[in-house]
Amino acid sequence: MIRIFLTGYMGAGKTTLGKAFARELNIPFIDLDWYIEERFHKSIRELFIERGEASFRELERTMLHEVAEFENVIISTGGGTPCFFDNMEYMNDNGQTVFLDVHPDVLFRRLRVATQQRPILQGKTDEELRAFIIEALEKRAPHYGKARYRFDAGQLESRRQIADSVQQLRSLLGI
Ligand SMILES: Nc1ncnc2c1ncn2[C@@H]1O[C@H](COP(=O)(O)OP(=O)(O)O)[C@@H](O)[C@H]1O
Ligand SMILES: O=C(O)C1=C[C@@H](OP(=O)(O)O)[C@@H](O)[C@H](O)C1
Ligand SMILES: [Mg+2]
Repeated sequence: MIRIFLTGYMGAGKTTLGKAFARELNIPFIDLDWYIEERFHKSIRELFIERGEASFRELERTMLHEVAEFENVIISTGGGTPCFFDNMEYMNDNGQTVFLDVHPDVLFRRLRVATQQRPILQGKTDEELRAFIIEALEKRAPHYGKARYRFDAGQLESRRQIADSVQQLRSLLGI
């Protein structure tokens, strides 16, 4: 039975790689953010605004437990998922966990064009965004570091690169 949790910072490629990986293995793909959005009929941004982050994290934890019941599935988590409660231990106990490790410069390049959808990044200047990413990665590193596997997802900028990364991920996990 395959149950893989992809973790890593915003822009690391959890959604992109998760989707392509699931297609390659011909098994369902679940993006935890999308799952939450469908379940609550609201965007992550709206949920953050309406409930505040603390309440969003409670909800995210409950939804993580719900999706972890599925079998033969690739699950992309949100960037913050591993960093709250015992979520990382929970994922390690219930599946294989991969940390998508990407250099802060690459994350900055990817995220500066996508701050609108990500409530935590909204309204930041380039310099603020760069500093924010570096600081957040330092804080989150101990959590991401608990994943069983580490994968360099720095090259996802073309379909070719995504396809190559899928093959590398496959051999890393031995599937
Ligand atoms: N269809 C695509 N073609 C090329 N590059 C893409 C495509 N989709 C995503 N990417 C790249 O992958 C990056 C990671 O995005 P995403 O998968 O949403 O990360 P995460 O889910 O970890 O926040 C994007 O910012 C972009 O650089
Ligand atoms: O890093 C974070 O705290 C968050 C990452 C987002 O997911 P992505 O990493 O898929 O963008 C989303 O869950 C929410 O905006 C919070
Ligand atoms: Mg995502």
